[in-house]
Amino acid sequence: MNDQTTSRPALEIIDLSIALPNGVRLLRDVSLTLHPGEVRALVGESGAGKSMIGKTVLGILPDTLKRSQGEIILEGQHLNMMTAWTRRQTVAEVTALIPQDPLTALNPLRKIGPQIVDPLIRIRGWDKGRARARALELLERVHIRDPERVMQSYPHELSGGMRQRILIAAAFAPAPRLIVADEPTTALDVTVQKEILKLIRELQKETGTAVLFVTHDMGVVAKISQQVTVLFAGKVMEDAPTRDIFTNPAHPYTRALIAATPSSADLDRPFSPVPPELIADLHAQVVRDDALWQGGKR
Ligand SMILES: Nc1ncnc2c1ncn2[C@@H]1O[C@H](COP(=O)(O)OP(=O)(O)OP(=O)(O)O)[C@@H](O)[C@H]1O
Repeated sequence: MNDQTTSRPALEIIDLSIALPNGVRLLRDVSLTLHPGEVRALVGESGAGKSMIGKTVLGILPDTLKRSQGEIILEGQHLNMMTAWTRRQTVAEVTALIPQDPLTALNPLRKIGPQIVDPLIRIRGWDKGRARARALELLERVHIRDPERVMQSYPHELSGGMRQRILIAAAFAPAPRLIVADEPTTALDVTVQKEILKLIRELQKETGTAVLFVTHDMGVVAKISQQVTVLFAGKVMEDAPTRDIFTNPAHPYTRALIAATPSSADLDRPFSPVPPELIADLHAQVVRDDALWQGGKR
């Protein structure tokens, strides 16, 4: 029997809607399930709500955006039934983030070492020696040469690719069970992107960590994920295994996204932007959905 179907999900999101104070929804009844050991890609164009889903799970949404409706369940624990303190503890215990921009994610005024070691002491309660040894182990694992020296460096002394490796090491160091990777390769040049993707995939496989992988790139989806949630305007268009998404996409928007992705394997295949008529149709649908949603709330 397949473990993934029998194990408790690492994450369940059920009918999540996030609205602005004026009632406009940014997420629209989003549901998804992520099992241990699985990578689920969240894919869609800019503004589709991919990062917002990750931020909601991590509890780092800005105060202006309240969670209007829905459930977030982390390893069977209902986050919205917890006090703010317990929720923060639970999220810190279970999850980690690999952010998009390694420069802004690292504190420029602090050396690398403490930026990896301190959270291990704080979150895992390890002593300094154990936390330091774990940081060095992970830095070596992400192919950082001379990790002792790098621990003594400041972020600006390192390349973008090195900084992203360091953030991958920092994310995996406390052995989280769920990682949110928010476009972790977007800020990097193409060759570095490939290396970073490979590294995340290797570490994820070795550790069996569940990963929610935010990307706008169908090429990245194909390389990294087993499951895909396709989003448009905060609404799920399609949720399917990655191989089905590419061999037999069910939704016209998924087909359009695939058609809009240049193929490195087939340079002669023409690619075309998502047709404006389709975008207009989908927008009209979400506006209708929102009217019903508002009606239902009253
Ligand atoms: N703090 C905020 N206040 C109001 N609207 C916001 C806020 N943050 C994001 N939004 C809006 O929510 C929607 C979803 O944003 P989100 O950042 O999740 O999109 P995304 O799919 O991750 O896009 P991108 O690939 O550009 O990062 C967008 O329309 C965005 O403008």
